[in-house]
Amino acid sequence: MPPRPRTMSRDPTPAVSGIVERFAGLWSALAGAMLAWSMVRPYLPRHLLPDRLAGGSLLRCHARSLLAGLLDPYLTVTLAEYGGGEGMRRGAAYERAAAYLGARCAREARTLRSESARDGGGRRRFVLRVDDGEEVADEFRGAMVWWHAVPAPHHRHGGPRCDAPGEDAGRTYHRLVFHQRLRDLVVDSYLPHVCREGRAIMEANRRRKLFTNAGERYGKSSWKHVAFKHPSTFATLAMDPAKKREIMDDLDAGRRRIGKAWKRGYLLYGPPGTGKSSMIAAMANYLDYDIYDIELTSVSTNTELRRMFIDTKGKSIIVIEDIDCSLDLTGKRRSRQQPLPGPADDDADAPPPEPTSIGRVTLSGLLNFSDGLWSACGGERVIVFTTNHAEWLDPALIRRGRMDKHIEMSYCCFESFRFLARNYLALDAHPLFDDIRAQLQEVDITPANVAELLTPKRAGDDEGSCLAGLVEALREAAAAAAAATKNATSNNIQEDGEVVEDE
Ligand SMILES: Nc1ncnc2c1ncn2[C@@H]1O[C@H](COP(=O)(O)OP(=O)(O)OP(=O)(O)O)[C@@H](O)[C@H]1O
Ligand SMILES: [Mg+2]
Repeated sequence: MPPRPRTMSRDPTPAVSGIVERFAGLWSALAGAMLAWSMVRPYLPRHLLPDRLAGGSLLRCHARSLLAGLLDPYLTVTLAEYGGGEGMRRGAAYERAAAYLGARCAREARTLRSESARDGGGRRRFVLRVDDGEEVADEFRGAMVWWHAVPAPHHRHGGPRCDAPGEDAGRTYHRLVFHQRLRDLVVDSYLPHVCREGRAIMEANRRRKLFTNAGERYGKSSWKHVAFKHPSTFATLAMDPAKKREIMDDLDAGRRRIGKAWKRGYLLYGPPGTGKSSMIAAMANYLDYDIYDIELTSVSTNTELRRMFIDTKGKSIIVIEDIDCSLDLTGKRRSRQQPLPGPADDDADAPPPEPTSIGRVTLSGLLNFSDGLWSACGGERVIVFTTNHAEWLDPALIRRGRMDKHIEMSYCCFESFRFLARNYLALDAHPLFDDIRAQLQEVDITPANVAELLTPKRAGDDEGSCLAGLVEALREAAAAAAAATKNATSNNIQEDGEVVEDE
């Protein structure tokens, strides 16, 4: 490794004396020129001098930078952890440089910090970062540059000086030092290279996150997050294979638009337990995206909703579950705690329940959220609304273009059952399959129920007992449905025995 540049050590004594000797002649010439200039300048007519030169500032400025260049030919670029117009977010350039340095220069650093991350296969591993205060050298196209991790200033009580006045309080920096003759190389090629490589490393080490705005808030960010670990994938999702393929192709089409902002909107609708949330998780796992799960009842204003959106990062799925529970067409909202009618008392023809609490996120706020901002924020995003009652939603909210795809998640058909039997019991055929096929044509049962029944629960449970349990449940459901129909019919018979037509 070549000797470290003098600016890194900030100990200029030997360097200065060498440079002073070497450039003594130049200095005296410069001093002579300045003296001559100061003598001549008062006698020159002012109007002949450009404004700045007349005041001497340009010359002084040049002289100063020439002297500085002679004394210290090294330039410094500072990448701050926070700031740089990114508000409370960690600076992207800082993060990328940190990732790059960790991967490329960590072997040279004497103190490293380890951070836990997961690789593409979900296995935990450690990522090394250059620790605060460390200096490392890097070589790029034969040129040497030096990185210095500058820790946050600490005040005397030990912790970061967050409360200290001034710009630098509580911040850490990466400082890049290089010779001034490398300026073009560093600015035009090296820094973009660091950004590119750092970004790729971050992608590879990324742990996906599930963000939510519900509950208590810490700090200024609208979002809290936990690691996102959901087992659902397209390979575990039981649904019409053609429909599944179509969704995957649609996601692929967006993903192929590398570097361009794109968004897709999906409306997932269907009864509870048909796999809407599982579909969202499968999408996130397929695309390798984060999820932002918006609890709309916790958002007080359209402005807050907008700010939350701006706070999201690219490569993410923004989800509003049960959108019919969160917002009514006039902008009044109902708490999620107040449940919708369950499947048993579910009546598709019934009007949507009256909202009981009035919030300030309006339909138009949501419409702006779902389309107006996409173009401005760039990135790659998918927005998903789920509902048990698509018919209750305002057509404006779900029109094509806003919600590009409307996907119905439906009750379990025989194909879906076979898929689940293969996944849960490793079965492709069984004598009970014919019976189950016949029953599924008569009875509505959700994939969630079927999955539950096909899961062995007690020691001694096997494929046969699980399938028998399913047959039994289907029979009971058929009997319950028949009884409900009979009840409904008898309710429509008036006391005098007349049958009242349904409207
Ligand atoms: N189509 C499906 N394929 C595979 N498993 C499913 C499917 N649908 C439901 N399940 C199983 O049922 C569980 C519940 O499903 P999920 O939460 O996705 O339903 P949902 O449609 O979101 O229901 P809700 O409307 O109540 O939110 C899942 O964890 C999964 O195990
Ligand atoms: Mg759900």
